[in-house]
Amino acid sequence: MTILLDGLRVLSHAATLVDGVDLELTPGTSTALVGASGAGKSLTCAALAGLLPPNLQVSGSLTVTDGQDDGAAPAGPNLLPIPAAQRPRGARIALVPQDPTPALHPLIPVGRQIEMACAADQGSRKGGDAEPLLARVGLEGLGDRVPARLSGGQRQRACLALALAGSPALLIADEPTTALDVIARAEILDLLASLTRAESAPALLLITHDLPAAATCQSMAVMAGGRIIEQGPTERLLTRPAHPATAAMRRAAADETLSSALAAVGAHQAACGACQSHHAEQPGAAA
Ligand SMILES: Nc1ncnc2c1ncn2[C@@H]1O[C@H](COP(=O)(O)OP(=O)(O)OP(=O)(O)O)[C@@H](O)[C@H]1O
Repeated sequence: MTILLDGLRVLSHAATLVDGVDLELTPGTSTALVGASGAGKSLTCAALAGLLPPNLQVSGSLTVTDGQDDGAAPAGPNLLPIPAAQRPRGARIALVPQDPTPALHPLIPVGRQIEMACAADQGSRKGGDAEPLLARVGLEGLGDRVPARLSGGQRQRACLALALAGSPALLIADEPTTALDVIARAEILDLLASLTRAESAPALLLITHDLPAAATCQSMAVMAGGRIIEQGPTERLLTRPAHPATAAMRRAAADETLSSALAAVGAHQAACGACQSHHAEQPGAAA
C-alpha cells in the first residue's frame, strides 16, 4: 500500500499557502514533517486528513494504492476533495491533535468513546471492543475513566486509540508531545514508534518543531514557505543537511541545548561562588 500526495496546493483567495507538496508514505514507516512556524505543515496535514477549513481551495491529488507495491494495483480515487468522514474504509487518514482535551468527550468514559469509534468504523450500532486498542496504547484497565481522571499523556494515548479505531492507512500526529513533561514526551514518542512496528501498522507522519523528536522517525521532510525544501533519511538530514534552512534549524536546536546547558552551568557556578564566600566569612570556616 502507498499513500501518494502529488502537487498539493492550498490557496486562500490570491495567496498560495501550500505550493506543490509531494509526499510518498508507506504503512509501517515514519516520517517527520518539520519547519518553522507558518511553513504550511498544519495545512498540509489538514488537507491529507480531509479537514481543511471551507474558506481554502485545494488542488493536487491524494491516492491510496492498495495491494502489492509493484505498481500494478490501480490507484484509488483522488481523496483530496473528499471530507474525512466520507473517505472509503482502508483509505482513511487520521489526525491526532496537539491538544487531546477538546478531542475527547468530557463526560463519556474513554473506553466507551473508543467502542463508539470502533462501531462507527464497522457501521454497526453495537459498540466495538475497546480493550485491544486500550492495550495497544498502554491504557489497560483505564477504559472506565472520563478524560478528567487521566493525565495529559494518558489523554494523548486515548486520542491515539480513537484514531486507530478507524484502521487508518496513515496516522498524522500534530505536535503530540508539546503539552507533555519530558517523561510523558519520551513515552509517547516510544509508543508512536512501536505503533509503526505493529502488524498492519499505519504510516506515521509526525509534525514537530522538535528535532530530537523528529530524529525518532526514519525519514524527514522540511517545509519552508509552503514548499518541501528537503526530504530524505533523517540521519542524513540531521548530519549532512543540504539546504541552508535545514542546516540553520539544526544549528538552532544544537545552540538551544548548548546555551541552556551553559546558562545552567553559569547559574550553578554563581550559586557555588556565593555559597563559598558565605562559608569563608563564617567564623571557624576552613581556609
Ligand atoms: N484558515 C486559514 N485561512 C487563511 N490562511 C491560513 C489559514 N490557516 C493557516 N493559514 C496561513 O497559512 C500559512 C501556513 O499555516 P500553517 O498553520 O500550515 O503553518 P504551520 O507550519 O503549521 O505553523 P505552526 O508550526 O505555527 O503550526 C500561515 O501563513 C497561516 O497564516
